[in-house]
This record gives sequence, structure tokens and C-alpha cells, in this order.
Amino acid sequence: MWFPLFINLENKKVLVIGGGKVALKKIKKVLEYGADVTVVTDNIKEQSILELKNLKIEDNKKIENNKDEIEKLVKDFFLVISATDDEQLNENIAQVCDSKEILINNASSKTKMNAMFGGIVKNSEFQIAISTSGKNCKRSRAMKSEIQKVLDKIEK
Ligand SMILES: C[C@@]1(CC(=O)O)c2cc3[nH]c(cc4nc(cc5[nH]c(cc(n2)[C@H]1CCC(=O)O)[C@@](C)(CC(=O)O)[C@@H]5CCC(=O)O)C(CC(=O)O)=C4CCC(=O)O)c(CCC(=O)O)c3CC(=O)O
Ligand SMILES: NC(=O)C1=CN([C@@H]2O[C@H](COP(=O)(O)OP(=O)(O)OC[C@H]3O[C@@H](n4cnc5c(N)ncnc54)[C@H](O)[C@@H]3O)[C@@H](O)[C@H]2O)C=CC1
Repeated sequence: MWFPLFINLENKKVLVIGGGKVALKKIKKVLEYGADVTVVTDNIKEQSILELKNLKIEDNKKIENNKDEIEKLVKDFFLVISATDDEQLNENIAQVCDSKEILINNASSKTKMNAMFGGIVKNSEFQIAISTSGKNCKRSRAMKSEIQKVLDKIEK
């Protein structure tokens, strides 16, 4: 079951696998929270990843779907975000990370991971994270705007 835990990401080693639109969205999010981010991908599809600061990038690296290779890649990380468009690869990365007690967020699944991103609404005082436990993340949008109204109201 999905327990909402707030984690301090400051200087934590985060590995993002993939360099597409979803990788970009997730990289920006964890950078905002002070993570020490490494990106590994066989192709940077989203060029704006190259413009982000405080990022290590290993481009032209294709990850083979092989347990030993995945283990070597992920072993020193606190959190791994698997954001390739290869669902089977993401799933195997998730299995390896989970078996090694590494936090894993799998972008191409609703459930096969041990850490999910929530929708976030915040002001200077509160931070509210929204989850549908993987059931319907797109519904978070509507909930976020309602919660934003509440935050705006109590800020006054
Ligand atoms: C399980 C989870 C794992 C994870 O990613 O952590 C997951 C999985 C998947 N999302 C997919 C698609 C989209 N997700 C979004 C948006 C958000 N997704 C987020 C979280 C989560 N998404 C986790 C569950 C959280 C929960 O249950 O509440 C939010 C909360 C936070 C964030 O992304 O940081 C953010 C909310 C809005 C916001 O905060 O802005 C949009 C855009 C939109 O809605 O506007 C699209 C459509 C893009 C398009 O259509 O192009 C697909 C592909 C499905 C498909 O192909 O159809 C999968 C995989 C699957 O479903 O199998
Ligand atoms: N969780 C979420 O919020 C969302 C998830 N998705 C899902 O996330 C996945 C990724 O989506 P996009 O970023 O749009 O895909 P994309 O095709 O833009 O990017 C995929 C990236 O993965 C890299 N890659 C693929 N195989 C690789 C390998 N073996 N080794 C190294 N790098 C590899 C590619 O080079 C590319 O940079 C898809 O499965 C999509 O359905 C899509 C939208 C939102």
C-alpha cells in the first residue's frame, strides 16, 4: 500500500534512465528538490535537458536488458527513475532496484515500482502531495487546481 512519506532529496544521488519528455519532467522536479542527478540514455531526445544546470549526463549509452548490467548501473543510487520507452526494460530495472532496497520510480507502469511521484501543490507554508495510487494520475490535475484555491484562500 502507498504510504505518503516526505523524503529529503537534498544531495541524494538520483539516476534518471532515458532522455525523453518524461525524463525531462522528472529531472526538473527532482532538481527543484536539490537532488544530485545523473542521466543515462542512448539518445537525448529532449534537447532542453542539455540546458539544465547541475546535471551529469552520460549520452549514447544503451542499457542492455540484463540483470547484472542493471545491478552495476543502479547500485550506488538512492533513487532510480526509469523513464525509457521500453516497458520491459523499465520493469526489469524496477525489479532489480526493489530487490536491492533502492527507491525506484517506473514511468511506464501504474504499479510496478516502490516509489511514485505525486501531484504537488505548495506555497511558502504548505506542501500537499496528491496520489491516486496509480489508478488515474491524470485526475490529479483537477484536484491540484481545487487545492490551489484553498491555499490561495488561507494565505490571505
Ligand atoms: C503511476 C505513476 C508513476 C510515476 O510516474 O510516478 C504514473 C504513471 C503514468 N502516467 C502516465 C501519463 C501521464 N501522467 C501525467 C501526469 C502526472 N503523472 C503523475 C504521476 C504518476 N504517473 C504516478 C501515479 C500517481 C497517482 O496515481 O496519482 C503526476 C501526479 C506527477 C508527475 O508526473 O510528476 C502527474 C499529475 C499531473 C501534474 O502533477 O501535473 C500526464 C500529463 C497530464 O495529466 O497532464 C500523462 C499523460 C501524458 C500524455 O498523454 O502525453 C502514464 C502513461 C499512460 C499512457 O500512456 O496513457 C503512466 C504509466 C501507466 O499509466 O501505465
Ligand atoms: N509517468 C508519467 O508521468 C508518464 C509516463 N509516460 C510513459 O513513459 C515512457 C517514456 O515516455 P517518453 O519520455 O515520452 O518517451 P521518449 O521516447 O520520448 O523517450 C524515451 C527515452 O528513453 C531512451 N531509451 C530507450 N531505451 C533505452 C535503453 N535501452 N538504454 C538507454 N536509454 C534508452 C531513449 O533514447 C529516449 O531518450 C513511455 O512508456 C510513456 O508511455 C508517458 C507520459 C507521462
